[in-house]
Amino acid sequence: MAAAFALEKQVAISAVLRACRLTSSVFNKLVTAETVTKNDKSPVTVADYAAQAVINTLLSRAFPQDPIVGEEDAKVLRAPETEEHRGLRAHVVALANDALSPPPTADERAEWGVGASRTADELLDAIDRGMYEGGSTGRMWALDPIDGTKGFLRGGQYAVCLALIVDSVVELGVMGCPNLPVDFLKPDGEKGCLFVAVRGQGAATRSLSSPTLHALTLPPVPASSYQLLESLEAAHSSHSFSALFSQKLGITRPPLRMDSQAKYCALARGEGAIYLRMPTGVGYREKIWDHASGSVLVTEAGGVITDSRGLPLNFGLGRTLGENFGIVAANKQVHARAIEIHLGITLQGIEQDVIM
Ligand SMILES: Nc1ncnc2c1ncn2[C@@H]1O[C@H](COP(=O)(O)O)[C@@H](OP(=O)(O)O)[C@H]1O
Ligand SMILES: [Mg+2]
Ligand SMILES: [Mg+2]
Ligand SMILES: [Mg+2]
Repeated sequence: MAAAFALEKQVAISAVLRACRLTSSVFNKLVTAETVTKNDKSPVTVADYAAQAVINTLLSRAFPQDPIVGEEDAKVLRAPETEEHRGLRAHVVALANDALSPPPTADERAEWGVGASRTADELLDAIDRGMYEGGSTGRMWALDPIDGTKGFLRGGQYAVCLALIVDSVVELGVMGCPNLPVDFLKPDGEKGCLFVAVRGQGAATRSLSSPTLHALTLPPVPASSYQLLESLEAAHSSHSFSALFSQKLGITRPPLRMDSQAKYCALARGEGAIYLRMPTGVGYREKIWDHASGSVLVTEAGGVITDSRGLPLNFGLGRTLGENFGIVAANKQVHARAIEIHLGITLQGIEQDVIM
């Protein structure tokens, strides 16, 4: 009997690999007109839109009943073209078709919509399949076509992130990190990694260039090598809180800052030992697509992930993690200590002062 979610895993890997090829091909050619600033002032590029179109095309073909919670929507692409973004829609369509049209590999099937081009309308509709509001019951996919768009724009880390959530539980996570070194001890060596985790079946990784997945288990990290993994963007995670937290945990090494869920991937490989993400102000709600695939990867690699108060992340409350406050991911021992430290800082009443 096939393992649970075997087909979902196969489709998700295919979709993420095709999207990774697309994003890598775009990077060197990106021009200003191809980056849009969203209402919340965050950037989105032709590559984010095209990657969402590709992945949603495969998901909609392979699993037509499944709703998708995707970060992007096609509103800007449907609006009349402005001088500022001339050619945006056409470029998204061309990129998506470049990624979809190569014939199916031995691991793919033509029914998933690979090996053929789509019309512009079909691709914009595919992007808008991601507008599902989420919820606590049934199946749904969570997609971040480029997590760490700022990292992508600066040539740093970013990740193509796809997860399957069933009844609020993340069952499958697939992440592609085209700029992550295959061997973290060789930062200038080969880059590009894939990470796959199925709940109850373990975590695995491979380079983007090789077909063989290798099991991944969070290795023990000696306390003297602890390093805090955190966002490069100070607006996304409080660097001052992390500094205080590191001091209380006795960490002397500087934080390892990188964009995107590549932090979860690094953690699962034994880099850092703790990923801490503390809100920088009141009001921001973490998005489910920013943590779904990373959370199952860390858990399946043998780690623990909760919010900063030790509560489980709740993926069943809609497009956001609702009342969850901050994120702490680490191996079991460090995690328990990290929650204690967070509580200590909170009880001293200095949490809000430091977070700002
Ligand atoms: N004020 C804020 N606090 C926390 N996360 C934020 C934020 N504003 C944006 N983000 C999220 O941070 C993600 C990047 O995380 P990181 O800092 O770890 O690279 C962004 O994903 P996208 O790049 O997909 O938009 C975005 O969803
Ligand atoms: Mg974004
Ligand atoms: Mg994101
Ligand atoms: Mg994104």
